[in-house]
Amino acid sequence: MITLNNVSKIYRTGDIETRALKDINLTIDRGEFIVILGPSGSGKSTLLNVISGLDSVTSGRITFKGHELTELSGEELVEFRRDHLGFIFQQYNLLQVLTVFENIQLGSDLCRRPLDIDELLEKVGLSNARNKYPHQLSGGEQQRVSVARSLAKNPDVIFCDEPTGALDEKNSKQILEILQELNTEYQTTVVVITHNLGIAEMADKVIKMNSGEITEIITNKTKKAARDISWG
Ligand SMILES: Nc1ncnc2c1ncn2[C@@H]1O[C@H](COP(=O)(O)OP(=O)(O)OP(=O)(O)O)[C@@H](O)[C@H]1O
Repeated sequence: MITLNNVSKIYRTGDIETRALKDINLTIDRGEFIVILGPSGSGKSTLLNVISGLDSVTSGRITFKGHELTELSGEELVEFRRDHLGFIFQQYNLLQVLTVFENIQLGSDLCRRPLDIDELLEKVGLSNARNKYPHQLSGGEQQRVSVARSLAKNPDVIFCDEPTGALDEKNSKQILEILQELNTEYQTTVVVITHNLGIAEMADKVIKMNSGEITEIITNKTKKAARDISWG
């Protein structure tokens, strides 16, 4: 579904050049649960940004369902992201003046095939918090709202950058369980960036990065349920 051919990304700041991605080749299939591991600065976020069209490549090609992303205009990329991709970050990025329901609704606005918001609220266990505001929720609950918001548009791929970075084990596993369910139920492709080795036990494929390169791709023979992964 997503293919990267010889993708490189160089950042230039003044005289300094940083080769954030070096000649990356990678295929991500529909319905895969992918975990990207690597030390700080190894290029994980850059990889996510170029795959999702948030940032341009310096050289190489990226195709999504046969369409060449690297040829799209800025406007086409915005449309592409809106129609196909969901994002979850460590920060919940909720709008404080909107209720839980309204925050999730924001995710489905303008999209072609939105999911039912009350159904999503039930899925993330927040039906009772429908009319609350973000400041009335715990961190874990806020992250579940942001997961529901990114799912509302029924994306083909959901990109998660340290989605549980700010949460304790119990809340993290709740979030991971939702992602896992979504992956099996709807065949949504899930790509998770993390420092947490335990999360790799849930993956179909683990991609290890170092210094802008993919150093290893491991295919897990068996996957663990979110609640059974090791932690800490
Ligand atoms: N906008 C930018 N301008 C210049 N250099 C950048 C920019 N974004 C990232 N870099 C550099 O590219 C390299 C890869 O960064 P990246 O954020 O992709 O790493 P990462 O693996 O996601 O790190 P972390 O785990 O700390 O988030 C780093 O050396 C970083 O300093």
